[in-house]
Order: sequence, then structure tokens, then C-alpha cells
Amino acid sequence: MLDLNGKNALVTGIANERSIAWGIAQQLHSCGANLGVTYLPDDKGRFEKKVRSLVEPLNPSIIMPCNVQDDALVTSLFDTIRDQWGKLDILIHCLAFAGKEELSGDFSTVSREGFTRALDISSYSLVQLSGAAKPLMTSGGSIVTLTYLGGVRVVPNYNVMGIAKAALEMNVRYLAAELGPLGIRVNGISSGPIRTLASSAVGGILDMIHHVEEIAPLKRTVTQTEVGNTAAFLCSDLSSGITGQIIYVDSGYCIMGM
Ligand SMILES: NC(=O)c1ccc[n+]([C@@H]2O[C@H](COP(=O)([O-])OP(=O)(O)OC[C@H]3O[C@@H](n4cnc5c(N)ncnc54)[C@H](O)[C@@H]3O)[C@@H](O)[C@H]2O)c1
Repeated sequence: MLDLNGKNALVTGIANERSIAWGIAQQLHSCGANLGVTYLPDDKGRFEKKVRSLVEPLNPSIIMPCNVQDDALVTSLFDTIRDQWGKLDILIHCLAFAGKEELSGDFSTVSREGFTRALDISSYSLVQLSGAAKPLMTSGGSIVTLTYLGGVRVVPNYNVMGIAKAALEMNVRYLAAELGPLGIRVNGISSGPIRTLASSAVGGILDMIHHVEEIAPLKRTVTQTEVGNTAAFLCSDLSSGITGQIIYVDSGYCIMGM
């Protein structure tokens, strides 16, 4: 049994019950972690309402807004963690965004604005949040992000998000090298396709899932719980020798040539 008792874990990226971050939060909680969660603030407060009611059974001690494009919100989030928890042990980076118009059609038509926004929210944010977490991870720590095969191979319609994931995976390696001497490990989970709010913006997501069901050794795609279990492992002492890695949780799809 994984033991995360006494660990403070910040989970970003919960939008609803389909979110991979929700699967991760549940598994961290079941292993004993003390949770803090964030939601994306919007004018009508829809995400806040949804996230607050969803996470209630997990009894998080911090629930705060986080828009990674708003530096003041990020500063306030980590100030609160410092004041309330004193130290942070686990950071789950489980967020990404690209405009729907960027997730279908020809990649070469992506606008500078769309490219920059996707890279800023989906890739730079890992550096930003890890930099803010670093001074709070005084007893070492574990940082986990979520990536996808479209960052190493061409997947139809994934387009600019593939570039963002490629950059994200390199961020994992540079951060792991910098933070390793402090006992902070940084890893990524490359998840197979799962139907979520974010993935539904990718053109042909259902075709991608059906393709995995046909080709992958396990003949199915993965669940949020399976990704959550791997995240819990990567956050626990059982993975103490692993850093800078991308772990595939994809029913074995990535090993297949045909
Ligand atoms: N669903 C899949 O098939 C799949 C596969 C591999 C990797 N992933 C990755 O998993 C992660 C979680 O996505 P998901 O599929 O669970 O979808 P999701 O829509 O449930 O989660 C995406 C989250 O990103 C948050 N977000 C977007 N813009 C933000 C911003 N500016 N600041 C802060 N938060 C912001 C949203 O609020 C949402 O909570 C993403 O990095 C995604 O690329 C998903």
C-alpha cells in the first residue's frame, strides 16, 4: 500500500468528474495525502461551484483559484500554501489549453497568438508552478505532469498541443536536473486518450480512442483511476529512484508498430 500520510499535495486541473486531475486527487487522498486543489476562475464561477462540490468528500484544506496566465493568482496560491502548510511535498500539474480552432485542420495555419497561448498555458506553466513550489519543498518532493504521445509522434489534429507537450517533456528533464540535488523529483505521465473536457476539443478524439481499443495490447484505453494510481506511485517513496522520466499509462499502445 502506498503511504502518503503527512504529505501535502497540491492538485491543479480539476474541472469536473471526468478530469484526470480528479482521478489523481482521489488516489492521493486514498493514500492519506492532505489535499489542496485549484480551479480555473471564470466570470460566472462555474468551475468553482463544480469543483467545490466535487472535492468536498476529499476534505481539501485549501481550495483556491488558479489561472496560470495570472501571476498574481499564482503568487497568492503559493503564499497561502506557505502560510497554511509551511511546506509542500507534491505538485500535480494537470492542465493544458489550446483553442478549438488550433486542434483540427492544417497545423501550418496556427496563429502566433494561438501557438503562444498553447505553449504558455500547457508548457511554461510547469516551469512557473515548479519554480513557485521549489522554496516550499523543504523536505524534497515530487512533481508530476500529464503529457500525451502526440508530443513525440504526429497524431492527427493534435497539432500545436503536440508542440506544447514536446516542450513540456523537455521541461520535465531540465527541472529534474535542477531540482534533483534538493531531493525534488520531476516526472511526466503520458496517458492514453480519455474523454474529458479538454480532449473533446481535439478533432476526432473518439476515433483516437477506438484506434487504441483496436491496436493497444490491453485492447482498451485507460481510466482516470489508472493514471491516478501511477501518479500516487510517482509521489510516494516507492519511486524514490525515478526522476526526469515520462511513464506511459496507455494500455501499451506506444509499443506497437502496426
Ligand atoms: N484526456 C486525454 O486524453 C489526455 C491524454 C493525455 C494527457 N492529457 C493531459 O491531461 C491534462 C488534464 O486534462 P484532462 O484531459 O483531464 O482535461 P480537463 O479539461 O478535465 O482538464 C484540463 C484542466 O486545465 C485547466 N486549465 C485550462 N486553462 C488553464 C489556465 N489558464 N490556468 C489554470 N488551469 C487551466 C482547466 O480548468 C481544466 O481543469 C492535460 O495536460 C492534458 O493535456 C489528457
